[in-house]
Amino acid sequence: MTEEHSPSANEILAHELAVEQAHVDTVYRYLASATAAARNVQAESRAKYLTDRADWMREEDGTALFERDAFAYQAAKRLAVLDAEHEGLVFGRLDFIDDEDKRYIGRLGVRDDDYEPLVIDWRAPAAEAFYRATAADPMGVSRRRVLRCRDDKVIGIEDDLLDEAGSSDLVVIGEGALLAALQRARGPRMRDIVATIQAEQDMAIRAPHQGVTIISGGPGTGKTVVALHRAAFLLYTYRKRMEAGGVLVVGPTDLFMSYIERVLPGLGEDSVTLKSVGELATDVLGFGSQRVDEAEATLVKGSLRMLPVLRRAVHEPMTPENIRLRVSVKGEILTLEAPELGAIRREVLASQKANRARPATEKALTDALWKKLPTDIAALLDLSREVFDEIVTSQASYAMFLNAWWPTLTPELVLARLADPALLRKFGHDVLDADERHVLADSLAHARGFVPGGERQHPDWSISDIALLDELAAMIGPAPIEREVDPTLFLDDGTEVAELVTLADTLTTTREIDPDDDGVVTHAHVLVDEAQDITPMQWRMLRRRGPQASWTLVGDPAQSSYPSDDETRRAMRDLIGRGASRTFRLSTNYRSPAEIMDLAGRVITSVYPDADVPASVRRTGVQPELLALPDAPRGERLGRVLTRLAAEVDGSIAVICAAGRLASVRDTIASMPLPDELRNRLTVLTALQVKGLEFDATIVLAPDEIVQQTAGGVRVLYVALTRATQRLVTLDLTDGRPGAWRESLELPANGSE
Ligand SMILES: Nc1ncnc2c1ncn2[C@@H]1O[C@H](COP(=O)(O)OP(=O)(O)OP(=O)(O)O)[C@@H](O)[C@H]1O
Repeated sequence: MTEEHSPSANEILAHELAVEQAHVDTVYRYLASATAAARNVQAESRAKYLTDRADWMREEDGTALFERDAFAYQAAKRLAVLDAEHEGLVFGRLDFIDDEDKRYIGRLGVRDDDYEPLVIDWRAPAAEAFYRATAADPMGVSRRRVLRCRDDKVIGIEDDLLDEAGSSDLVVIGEGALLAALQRARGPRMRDIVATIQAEQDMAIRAPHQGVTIISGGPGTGKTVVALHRAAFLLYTYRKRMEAGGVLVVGPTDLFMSYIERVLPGLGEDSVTLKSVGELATDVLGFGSQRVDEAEATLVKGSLRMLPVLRRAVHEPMTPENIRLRVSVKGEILTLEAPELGAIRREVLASQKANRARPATEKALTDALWKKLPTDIAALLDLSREVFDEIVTSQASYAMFLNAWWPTLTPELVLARLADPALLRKFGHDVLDADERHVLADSLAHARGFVPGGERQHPDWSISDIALLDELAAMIGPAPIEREVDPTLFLDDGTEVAELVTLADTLTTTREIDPDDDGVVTHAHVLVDEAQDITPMQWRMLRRRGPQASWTLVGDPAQSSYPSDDETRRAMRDLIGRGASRTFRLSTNYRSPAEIMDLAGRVITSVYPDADVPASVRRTGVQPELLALPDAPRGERLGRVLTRLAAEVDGSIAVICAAGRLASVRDTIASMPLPDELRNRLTVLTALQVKGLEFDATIVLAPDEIVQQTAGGVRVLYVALTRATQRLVTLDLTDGRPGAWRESLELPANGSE
């Protein structure tokens, strides 16, 4: 009697891995030969098809061939940028209830020689069921399988059985791809989630491009990662429009941009522009900033009340108030007094930008001077208007006046004027109160006395200044292209020549300036992450980058570091206008375990009861540690906490503190005897810098200081508390007592350091 051998779990797994490996091998083999062949074939076949189409092939065959070659080229291009380090090309498989067929899902689509799909691009409609099917609504799917690959090797399988009744013969492996993905330690770069996108996230990713799409949700709900997958989806689905017009992704800091920069290449896309909000205006200004202002200054500079202040700073001449223009025409002295000059200025600037308005200004000045000349004297002098203008404009005093009264402006020159408290009072007395003016002038003190082209190339502008400078650039227009005044030239032999025109001169002088072209680079779709932090002035800067764009706005008001809700909402409404808009809310936190989210949720709802606190998808069984350190010696104790955390978690560790404490904490840690292995995993950052980032363990140092030193207050502390994927420790530096942030929560210290 032979005993029937029932395979062990390991044998089943090995068999399934082998089956999947065989398919993955086919995909790579096909892709390699197809892309190699495409390089040679494409040019040849197209030429042949065009010249010899009658006896060579039918039109459909030709089209199919081009499509296939074009596909292979496209695939080769995208394959080259795929991030093979973590996951491979193929990551999913669907089996169907009433169908023998199976469908593989991957980062790009691959077809065989008969044009049958070997892998379907995750963004194609045929892949939708992979993300949307649930046990309640299986969409015809019996089993969803996630393949974990490293390069071209299948190393793991996770299955979801969606239709238990109809698929008893299907093998089911693993405990769920999502949890497996979430357990992995975090590195310095964000990973794509293409294999484990959840249904509510998929809806937001695949929303149509038109109008404004708003994606909201609490910390860790995948807003950022969803937004990036949405960028990839838009490029796939509307490639012509999106590639031609450009897709722009805007985030809070350069640190954040480098954290997310691998996600799109990981999905095979490298044609998206990523910019932090401080670098958004480099197209116009030629520079950016990462410097954050003090809380009060951020508030004032972000407000729309800055608009009239800036406008007045542009309109008000830099010359003394009582300046007048005096010219002599054949012995007649003609004068334009300050009020007349003021009227001319106002009239010209009502319809033109300052830097474009010099010709109109000159015309208005000579008109006004001409009117001053009594007609009988003009007749007596036999003076035509042309000759009159020539006499006036060739006078040195006139040229000097004009250069002082209507200089070429630069945004930096105008903003630097606001560092002068007297001028600021003049321009802002009715919109900013005395305290606000004081804060503003103080925060611009670094720009005092700035002259373009001088020793300092640029004052040390802050991120908030960039939006003001960009606004000014839009108000004044780009500096006109300087035209050389034609000097009369003498050749070596003394011959006088009126002009000597080189090709370069011709190009410069014949270049037409488009009146609306201020050098702003615009985009077809703009995706704004951490949108809750965009100040009203920054919204204006953003709008200029996408006047015809469709938008995706991603954010969480409860994490805002700019607290002027009303103004921000107004600025956003202006952007959204009456166009189509749709909102998606993400409700599950994939980052922080429930224990950490419970604490953070209590903190935020004690101040903002409406905060949208998400539910965590997992628990660790470990409570956050709330420690209160006696005044000294703190360094040693901090070192002990760090060493303990390093032993408890794999991956990254962050110490998060207020900006005012950053330097001293860095020094303290630098002088600690810590092993290199720990140091390499450790970062010290301010609460504003950790926006959007995550770490396996975090120490939030002196939470009270974070609340006090940022405009967002408790909302910024909420950001700091929700960065950890495994462990959170808070350290109050209030001489052994609990910090004020947890007094109202009745959270006792629960650690022993
Ligand atoms: N479907 C998913 N599968 C696997 N991991 C996911 C999924 N959704 C989100 N994550 C992970 O959860 C973490 C948080 O995502 P993300 O940073 O996009 O959230 P967020 O909403 O932008 O957070 P915050 O508002 O706090 O900045 C990331 O590590 C992300 O990769």
